[in-house]
Amino acid sequence: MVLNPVISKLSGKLVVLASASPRRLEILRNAGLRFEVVPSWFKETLDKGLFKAPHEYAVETAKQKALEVARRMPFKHLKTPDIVIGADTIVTVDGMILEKPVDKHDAYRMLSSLSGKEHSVFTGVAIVLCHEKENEEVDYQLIDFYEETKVKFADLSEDMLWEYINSGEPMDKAGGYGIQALGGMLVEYVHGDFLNVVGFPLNHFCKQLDLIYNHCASSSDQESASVHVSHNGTHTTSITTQPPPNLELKNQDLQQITALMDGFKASKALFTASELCVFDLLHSRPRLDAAQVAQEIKASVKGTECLLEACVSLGLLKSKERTLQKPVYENTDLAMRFLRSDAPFSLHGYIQHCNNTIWPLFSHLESAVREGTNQHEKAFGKISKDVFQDAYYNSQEVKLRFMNAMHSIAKVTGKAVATAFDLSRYKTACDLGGCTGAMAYEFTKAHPGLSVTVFDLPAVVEMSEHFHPLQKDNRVSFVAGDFFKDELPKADLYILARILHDWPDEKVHILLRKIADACTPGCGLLISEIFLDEDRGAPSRGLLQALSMSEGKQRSATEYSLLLKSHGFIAAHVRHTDNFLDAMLCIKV
Ligand SMILES: Cc1cn([C@@H]2O[C@H](COP(=O)(O)OP(=O)(O)OP(=O)(O)O)[C@@H](O)[C@H]2O)c(=O)[nH]c1=O
Repeated sequence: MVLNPVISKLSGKLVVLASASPRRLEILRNAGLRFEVVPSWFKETLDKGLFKAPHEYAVETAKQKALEVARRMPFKHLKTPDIVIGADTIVTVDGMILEKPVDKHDAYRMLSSLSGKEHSVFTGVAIVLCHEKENEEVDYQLIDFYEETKVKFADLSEDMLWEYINSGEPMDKAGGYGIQALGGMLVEYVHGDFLNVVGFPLNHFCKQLDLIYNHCASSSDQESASVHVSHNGTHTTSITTQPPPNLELKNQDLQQITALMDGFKASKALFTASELCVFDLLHSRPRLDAAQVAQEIKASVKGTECLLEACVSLGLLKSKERTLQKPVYENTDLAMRFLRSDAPFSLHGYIQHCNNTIWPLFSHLESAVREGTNQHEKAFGKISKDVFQDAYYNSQEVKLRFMNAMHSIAKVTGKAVATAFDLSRYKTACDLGGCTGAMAYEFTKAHPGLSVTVFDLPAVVEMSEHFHPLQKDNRVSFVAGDFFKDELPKADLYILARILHDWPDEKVHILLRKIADACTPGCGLLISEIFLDEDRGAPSRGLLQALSMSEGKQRSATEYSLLLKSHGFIAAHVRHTDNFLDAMLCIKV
């Protein structure tokens, strides 16, 4: 009898376990699965810094292990498997990822960091389904998942630690322990799947098989939920299996859809209130009623009333009822911090840019999607080959608005980017396309030994003094030039904040080549962008921005690091800041 009917669905198929772990072999054998073992040759050397969360690292490693075997077998073993299973187990504690110790001292370092604490064990699993095509090519479908188990260790004395290390058990095990053997004595509790700690989350695996074989009606159904990725010329399909569609009407789902349908109305209400200076007015004169606000902003009472009420519902304003009188309005804390035009972190400038530039572009989104071109001509009546030169910097008004937008974003995000890394080794920096210098000022504020040159187009630099802070810092200076054409100022750190996404790879290569030529070994290059997740599934902020971009493209941290690598930069660290922009520090080798 087979407890889990899906295991029997695999009989007759060539199932391969791409793992040398004796524990994984045992867990799967004990479950009644019949398979061959072909250990993966994939070296576990992915850059951990490139992953937002530790489980993503484990899943990616599992994928690479399984794919390596799936691709090797037709050539080296002269047979194509039906299914390849790969897994990777890691232990995480205090933000560190622990894999197998390299020697006894490494085991000591790992075990002492686990002593007396709760930690997580993640196993990432990849299932590769191989479909041979008529032309002998193979289609790979990839399903991946992970499981987390929490484990708490007792306090470990030095004697205990060394006795355990000298037993030899830690050496081939993630985190330096084996919960299934002597290491079990170190454990106070386990929350979650025990076998996941041992190396394979059997229960979750069976549920995934069930989804694949019992719920996905046909492989074409699976394909419809798929994301296509191309690896070294072979065709890889990465799919996320989904439970059968739920046709029940759930209010929560309805709310999600409604929020999406109404999203543009909310944006436009915010833009309009901001454009009409409602937040500034209610800051200088709080507690006005709708008629008073209408009079000040020179609008109709009826329209103003609707706008104010909508802003209350969006959490931007508060209304106070007065007995027998009309309600009065005041800013919420959110409006005070971000919507007043004179607030330190004001987004007023960016909101105006959204309203006047991004909004018209998005109203032509359908044509943009159909044609795959920028819609400046339809939206603004003029063709723009270079969006900066032709559109943003052509008229004084548009230029100022664009600079205001960049200024407000840089002020909100600057500190998070400037403090993302230890930059104490650098004395001079050059912020390429640094616009008003707001980001540069954040860098000098955060790093007392650093001077920053802002390099931007002459049209920008001539206006930049309008934006200087009251207390000028003479460590920030400005140089006018075009970073694609002119010589770059010398510096030991170059900053590219919100620049590369605007350009296609060819242009990015031109710019990176110029920076690489200006750099000596050891020089730094700090990139700040929205980094897409490796599967390009999020964040939607980045993906939505791409819809109105002209020639540029949004990239993941790995994509950026590959571009940089081709110019002799290695990605040293990546920080996902939770602010507008993420950051990556690269070093010239
Ligand atoms: C926490 C813990 C881990 N392990 C073993 O640790 C290895 C992890 O390393 P991996 O890189 O995921 O696998 P591998 O052993 O190198 O094999 P491979 O799949 O070929 O990479 C696996 O063995 C697991 O069982 C235990 O046996 N017991 C435990 O309590």
